[in-house]
Amino acid sequence: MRYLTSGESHGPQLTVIIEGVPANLKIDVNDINEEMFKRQGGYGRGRRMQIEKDSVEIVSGVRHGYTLGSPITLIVTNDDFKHWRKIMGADALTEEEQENMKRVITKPRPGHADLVGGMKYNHRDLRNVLERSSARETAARVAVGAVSKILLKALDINIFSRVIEIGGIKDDYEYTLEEVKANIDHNDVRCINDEVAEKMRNRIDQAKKDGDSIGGIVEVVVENMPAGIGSYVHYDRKLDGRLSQAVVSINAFKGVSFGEGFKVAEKPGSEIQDEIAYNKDIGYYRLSNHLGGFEGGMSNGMPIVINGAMKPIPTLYKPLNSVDIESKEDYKATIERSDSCAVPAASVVCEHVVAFEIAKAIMEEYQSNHIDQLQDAVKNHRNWNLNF
Ligand SMILES: Cc1cc2nc3c(=O)[nH]c(=O)nc-3n(C[C@H](O)[C@H](O)[C@H](O)COP(=O)(O)O)c2cc1C
Ligand SMILES: C=C(O[C@@H]1CC(C(=O)O)=C[C@@H](OP(=O)(O)O)[C@H]1O)C(=O)O
Repeated sequence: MRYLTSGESHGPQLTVIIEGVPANLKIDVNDINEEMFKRQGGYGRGRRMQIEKDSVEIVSGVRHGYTLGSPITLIVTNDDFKHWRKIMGADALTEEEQENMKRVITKPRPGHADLVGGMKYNHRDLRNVLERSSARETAARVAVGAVSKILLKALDINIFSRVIEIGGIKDDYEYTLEEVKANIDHNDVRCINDEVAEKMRNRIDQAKKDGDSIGGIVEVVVENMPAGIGSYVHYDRKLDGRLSQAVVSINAFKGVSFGEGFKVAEKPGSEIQDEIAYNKDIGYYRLSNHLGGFEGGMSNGMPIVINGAMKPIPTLYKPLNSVDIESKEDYKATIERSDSCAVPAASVVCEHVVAFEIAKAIMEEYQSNHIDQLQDAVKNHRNWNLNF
């Protein structure tokens, strides 16, 4: 499977083409839109998200609700475009009118792509960078992930996500997977503990009041993954490595870890390696899951547990020092309309980029043209693992 997205943040639409989804998979656009809606929301988002009504239109690859095996094209309309038509140069204007309408940006925001992107592509109007570096693109990635999740669900593989830290407020209770699943999407910060969620909301309010922004940590879990997806034989077939790339490719994500993460560096091996056991009904399993479901770049059959760390949002209402690229003088960075915290939304993005990577790895392992063939292949592999 592969995909490409296109679209500017304030352009008419985002477009994504997904290739490699097997034929005859039932796709309900409402299932995709439910995921889109989760990403759009979340406490701490700015005014843009009140304007958009993120929903997907399927324009190819699906007929009467079933995939054809041909490329699937999805479109997400930007409702805000109607306010940006002139700024985006979509209307026929004289050159002078055009120049006045551009809302040129020359004061780059520290932490955003503005300055380096301008230098790289020779854009003296940094809006030309912002339009594509914006996390608006993550709406298209969630649409891809939503299709991937439908595929994985047909194989009994479930993926879910939650927020475990915002601006230093941590939900560090140890929950069972069942507790996590029962409380997922529990509230508008996507933290399953209501008391901690309230503290997170207060922390976000404080940051907003201070003209500041905050980051946090999200967790994604993949349940019921067959053992042996990915491979130890080459660096680029190691699935934990591929998932790491995918997670850090999300805007503002600066770190990724599996299972206990960086704690593995402090603890002795006896507390970190997950001991092996066998039961004839479920096959091999581990007595713990410190390593988060990976050994040798392969899934080991335990739940895959991934954490992603998001930095604070770069645009500050109390802007930081910057330099105007025209005058080269010191100025405060440009203030753009912005979120103050997007960690809840980012947890949904993280879940969906993981869903795509998992689906891609599954399709590589069990190359199949249609869903029945794929379901048989996965079933056979699970049986093989059971009897090994
Ligand atoms: C869901 C989501 C929403 C975001 N919203 C904003 C925002 O409103 N303002 C902003 O400056 N950055 C926002 N960001 C972060 C920037 O897009 C990101 O920091 C920027 O593209 C630079 O990339 P880097 O942080 O990965 O280096 C958001 C990120 C995500 C994942
Ligand atoms: C549009 C989205 O997020 C945007 C991500 C973003 C950024 O700089 O990354 C800046 C803001 O955009 P705007 O300047 O239009 O207010 C966010 O709203 C979205 O998530 O759909």
